[in-house]
Amino acid sequence: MDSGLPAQPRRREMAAATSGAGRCPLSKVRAGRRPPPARVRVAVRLRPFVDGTAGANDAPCVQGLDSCSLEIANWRNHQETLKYQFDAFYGERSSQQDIYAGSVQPILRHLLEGQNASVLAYGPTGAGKTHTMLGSPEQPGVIPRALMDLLQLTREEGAEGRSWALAVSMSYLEIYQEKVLDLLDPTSGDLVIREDCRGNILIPGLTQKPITSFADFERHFLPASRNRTVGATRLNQRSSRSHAVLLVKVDQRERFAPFRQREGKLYLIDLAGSEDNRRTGNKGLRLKESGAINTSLFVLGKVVDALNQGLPRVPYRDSKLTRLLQDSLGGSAHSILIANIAPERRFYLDTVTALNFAARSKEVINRPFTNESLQPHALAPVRLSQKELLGPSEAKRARGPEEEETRSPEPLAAPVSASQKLSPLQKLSSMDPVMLERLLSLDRLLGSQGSQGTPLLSTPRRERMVLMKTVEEKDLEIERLKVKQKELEAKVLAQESSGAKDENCSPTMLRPLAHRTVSVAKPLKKAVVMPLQLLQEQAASPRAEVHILKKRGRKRKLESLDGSEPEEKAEDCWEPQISPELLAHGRQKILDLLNKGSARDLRSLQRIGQKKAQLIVGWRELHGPFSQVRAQGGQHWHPVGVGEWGKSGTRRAFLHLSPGGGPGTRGGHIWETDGVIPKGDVSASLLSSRSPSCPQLLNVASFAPSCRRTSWASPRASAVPPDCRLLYTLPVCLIHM
Ligand SMILES: Nc1ncnc2c1ncn2[C@@H]1O[C@H](COP(=O)(O)OP(=O)(O)OP(=O)(O)O)[C@@H](O)[C@H]1O
Repeated sequence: MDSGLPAQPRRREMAAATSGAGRCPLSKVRAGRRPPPARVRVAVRLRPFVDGTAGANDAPCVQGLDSCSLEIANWRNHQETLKYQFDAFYGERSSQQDIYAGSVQPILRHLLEGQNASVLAYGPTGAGKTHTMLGSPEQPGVIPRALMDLLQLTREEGAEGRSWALAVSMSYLEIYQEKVLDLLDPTSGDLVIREDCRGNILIPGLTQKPITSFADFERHFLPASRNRTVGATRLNQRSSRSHAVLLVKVDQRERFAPFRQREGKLYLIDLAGSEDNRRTGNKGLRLKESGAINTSLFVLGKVVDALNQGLPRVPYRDSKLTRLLQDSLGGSAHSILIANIAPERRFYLDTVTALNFAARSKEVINRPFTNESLQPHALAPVRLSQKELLGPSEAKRARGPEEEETRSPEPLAAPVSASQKLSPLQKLSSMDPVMLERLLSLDRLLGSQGSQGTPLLSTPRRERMVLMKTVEEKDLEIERLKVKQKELEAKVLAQESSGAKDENCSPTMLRPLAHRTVSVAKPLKKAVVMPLQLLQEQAASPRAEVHILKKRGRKRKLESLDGSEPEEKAEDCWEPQISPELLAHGRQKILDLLNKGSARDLRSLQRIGQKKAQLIVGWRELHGPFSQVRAQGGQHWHPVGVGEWGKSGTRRAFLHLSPGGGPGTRGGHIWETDGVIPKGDVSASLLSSRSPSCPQLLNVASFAPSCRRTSWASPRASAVPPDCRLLYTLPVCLIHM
């Protein structure tokens, strides 16, 4: 690892490299609608054999197939290879420029749209992460190239006469042993990570240095890099012992009304490498560092899994690294993960692990949005510049906000007497700032959606007058209504307090009002819930009862399958109160559909997609018609899958049960047969315990005692043995009512 940046004379060479043919049209920044969700993009870079590494004469254990895919030997079966496909694959001969231009440069333009972007280098120790991110003076990496381009871009976009003024600043930190340390100010100690109300991750107290040129950047970055913790291990002489995060902020301020501001953040992250301490030979401090690194990378894996599985809780807070990356993974950033791998056979297991992580990461979806607001002082100039609003000269609008600030507020801030009749435009200028901000936001929204309509605040004066008159009229009407409502309420209260029961006291007017007041004040105690099928059914039968859910109590008993004492759970629960006839009728209709409907018809049922519909049809052909549909809900246990795992001689059958939900529900129990079963006998072994009354449903109670139970609170895919094979899903358990 070389922590140095390209020396000054090299800069020109690099600038030439970065502005080469592969360069994206970064200067074309389009402000537009809210961008669509963006998948985390994943590139894999294979480093060449490096001098002095053992096994440099071996054949590599990984090889590229094309520009997006690669294969690696399968350690379980030497006749086979494992193939992976990514957004890009960079082989041993690829240059720093290839990686930068192919994967990093394209996302930089989002910064000028007020969006966030992040680049993460991931991989085992010694695989080339620091080389990719930082590089060497001869081969500058992603960081110097991105900074050079970004600074150039902001200079162009923020030039005099353009509508936005741009400023770039940088912060640099490391996460070392779960401590967030400011590399620009090593004395600052452990910093806290916080989240603002918009979900942005912030580190209060982190040094932020403005940079206007690459020389500026080097001036701050080079000494800070020397503060980063590195150490020698058996696998890397200069191994990063911390995760290093360079944060580059691009602030944009609009020079003209409505004086918007945008902030785009770029995270350039060189993660510490995962380490197998049997091979690194780490001891003492190195071992402790390694523990912290591996733990945070493990949490990173959990975060990616949780995002992929759509779990309600993503464990971002389980490590500082993931907390900081909350923006980048499943958050608001355009992200690119560069997984670095090594060709040597001794890295084989690390390489497979890194490739698997990379493959999982490419499923993560981010939701970038434009981080835009009004400049804090923007309301003042708009409020004050009555002349600008009233006067014919639109040219005055071209003045920058700084200029506006320096103008004397005296004539504009003059108090307006209450009796003075305000014109609509005067009203606009003296309007409540909150209201004005809403108008401006609306204006922006219309503009950003490419609305054909006339924007509110950049309309000609005459139209603005009409608009403001309408607003004024509406305001007056609202005021009138408020006064009327208050009068009526006062009358009702007066009547109640006097206890008057005089029939002559205009009861026709007061009673309904009193009734309405009570119903609004008290919260509703009933929720009307109609399952899809029943809803359709109700429409067909006008005499049907209303189906409601009634609160049953604070405690309920959970059904227990293993015969143990039912446990009580203190929580609100709701009891369905549905007409039995209608329920039976609904079930019969579903049953008919199950037995006679085509796969397409079946898809009209709740939670049945194409795959499940085909499963039901297949099941029907194999086992005959369904005889019963059971209601599902509450805390009943439902079979989700039947399968087998283990190799010949140790093969066991299992049944996966889930509480309340159907397939797709995670959690629940795996029931595994005690005895070893011969290959292929899983169906017989499990289905022999089918309920006689309902052959399509497993009789769990009779099956369970012969099984061993394992359960977990929140199982992950990896909790299931790797050679486990899910044979099929029980379709009946999919029916929800
Ligand atoms: N693409 C490459 N071309 C030439 N040399 C490389 C390449 N990638 C890495 N190297 C060299 O391999 C060695 C290890 O690389 P580097 O320090 O970047 O690994 P790392 O993944 O950052 O390791 P750690 O996680 O331990 O910090 C360095 O000497 C580096 O110069």
